[in-house]
Amino acid sequence: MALRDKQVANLWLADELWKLGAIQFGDFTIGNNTVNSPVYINLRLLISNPQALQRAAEVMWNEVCTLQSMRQPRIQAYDLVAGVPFGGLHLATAFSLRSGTPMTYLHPPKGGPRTIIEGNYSPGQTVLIIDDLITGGRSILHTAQRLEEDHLVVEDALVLLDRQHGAHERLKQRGINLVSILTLESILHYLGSSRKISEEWYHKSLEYLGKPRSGA
Ligand SMILES: O=P(O)(O)OC[C@H]1O[C@H](OP(=O)(O)OP(=O)(O)O)[C@H](O)[C@@H]1O
Ligand SMILES: O=C(O)c1cc(=O)[nH]c(=O)[nH]1
Repeated sequence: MALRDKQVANLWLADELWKLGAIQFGDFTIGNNTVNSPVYINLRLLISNPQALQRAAEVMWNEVCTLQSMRQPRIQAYDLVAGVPFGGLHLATAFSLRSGTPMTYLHPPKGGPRTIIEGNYSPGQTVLIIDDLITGGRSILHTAQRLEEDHLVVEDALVLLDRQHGAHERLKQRGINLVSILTLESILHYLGSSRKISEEWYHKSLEYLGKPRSGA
């Protein structure tokens, strides 16, 4: 399936997030990357709809299987998944249950100087990092660095949503391939064309993304 078709096939998720109240419009500044963003997406709200969370994990699992089965696999074999706290934990857990892959996650230092890697692992194992969304890529890069310090290998990262803030390229420069299920642009097109948001918010958000106006 072509990338655009995949994004369209996954728009049920945008609809679900809309129903959950997870997509908000206003003026949001979160950290260094999301500055005066007209749109904010709270994917943590997926825990309020277990069926949607399960379906999201199924879509992620199917995507991974499809990319692995290609003649030139676009995602490497992995031994473990690592959820990025907190937003990535429920997705990584759901993915772990669906795929039968053991899970790890980074736990902040408990009195000691170092972040702890929770879960069993052995040096040389490959880890697929899972997060709910990616903006600038700092969280995933930090996770990869800590895993690599303990001689784990990170080839790929999987997120539900790419906010299209240059993280794809940033991860690539570090040798990590980013796979996303939805882009912010595809969500905006869906909300605009189904008249769920006003033209004003639609255009403002696309402008913020630096994308040409189209669709709605
Ligand atoms: O690509 P980045 O620029 O790192 O941004 C994305 C990260 O930001 C959010 O987490 P946040 O740090 O808000 O913490 P939370 O998951 O605990 O809410 C999100 O869950 C990602 O982990
Ligand atoms: O950039 C972020 O940190 C961020 C953006 C967003 O839309 N939602 C979120 O939870 N975090």
